[in-house]
Amino acid sequence: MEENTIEVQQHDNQWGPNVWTHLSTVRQRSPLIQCITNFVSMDLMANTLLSAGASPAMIHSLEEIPDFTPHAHALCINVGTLTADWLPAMKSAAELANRLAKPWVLDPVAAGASSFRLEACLELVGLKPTVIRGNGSEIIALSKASVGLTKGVDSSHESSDAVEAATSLAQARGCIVAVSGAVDIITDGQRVGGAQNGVAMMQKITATGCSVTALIAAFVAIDPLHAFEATASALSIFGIAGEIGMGMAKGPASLRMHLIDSLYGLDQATVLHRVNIISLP
Ligand SMILES: Nc1ncnc2c1ncn2[C@@H]1O[C@H](COP(=O)(O)OP(=O)(O)O)[C@@H](O)[C@H]1O
Ligand SMILES: Cc1ncsc1CCOP(=O)(O)O
Ligand SMILES: [Mg+2]
Repeated sequence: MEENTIEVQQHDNQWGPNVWTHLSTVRQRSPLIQCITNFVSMDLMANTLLSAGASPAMIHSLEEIPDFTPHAHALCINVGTLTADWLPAMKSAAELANRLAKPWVLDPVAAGASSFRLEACLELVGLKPTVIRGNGSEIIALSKASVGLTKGVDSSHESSDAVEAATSLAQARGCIVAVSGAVDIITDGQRVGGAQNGVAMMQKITATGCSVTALIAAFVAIDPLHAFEATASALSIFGIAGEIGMGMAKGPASLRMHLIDSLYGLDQATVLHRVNIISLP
């Protein structure tokens, strides 16, 4: 994989070409993505990355991090099935990624479900993720450092409820924050974008959130200097794959299959036609 960044256009009407450039660059360079993730998501996450053209590796033992993490182009850390013995590996990988200037992305699954989980997420946030992607409740819980504001791994908030929390979290931590939902919100603390692709049925497949976080890691891997654009692009692409997949699906199980097939088969004309990203006030 070439290590250079890619050229992106900053104007709203250039989102289509931007998104396509990100996807085609992932396909060309096939970045290696180290995923330290929960047991529920491993399969869908790895298949999402493969279908997008990236190379997933679910390698999480503390002993392997010094040898393996330096070879990864980005790291994805997800606390979904967290226990105390996973934390040292997560922290060690995040610290090493920082030392080597590699992007890393945090998925704070169910951040507000328990004090243990919230504390762990806050410790990880302190290790300077490039991007944090969660649902509305997770981002509000993290931003307010408050337990109880979530329905387990599912959100009890709309993404639009979390815009202020996302913006202040991004400002406080100097990272990109993305909130998934009917409209995916992306902010660097100044700019706020909305990716309006996707279908509601995606919430009925477990680990779609985890998988789009890993996809963000792949997109940021090939364009670390434009993490805002890379994050919006990944969310839009995953949403478009969901929209096309939904056209063939009968329910969540077949959507899961068609989403992966659609992601694999996306072409330039379809991406340019379907990308729906806007600037929010
Ligand atoms: N109401 C919706 N309409 C369209 N897409 C949605 C909707 N809800 C969630 N999604 C999409 O589903 C994926 C998972 O998001 P979400 O369910 O919010 O994450 P999580 O599983 O972490 O709670 C994202 O790509 C998001 O854009
Ligand atoms: C159900 C569940 N329980 C612990 S992690 C997990 C998967 C959550 O995946 P997502 O956040 O993508 O819905
Ligand atoms: Mg989630």
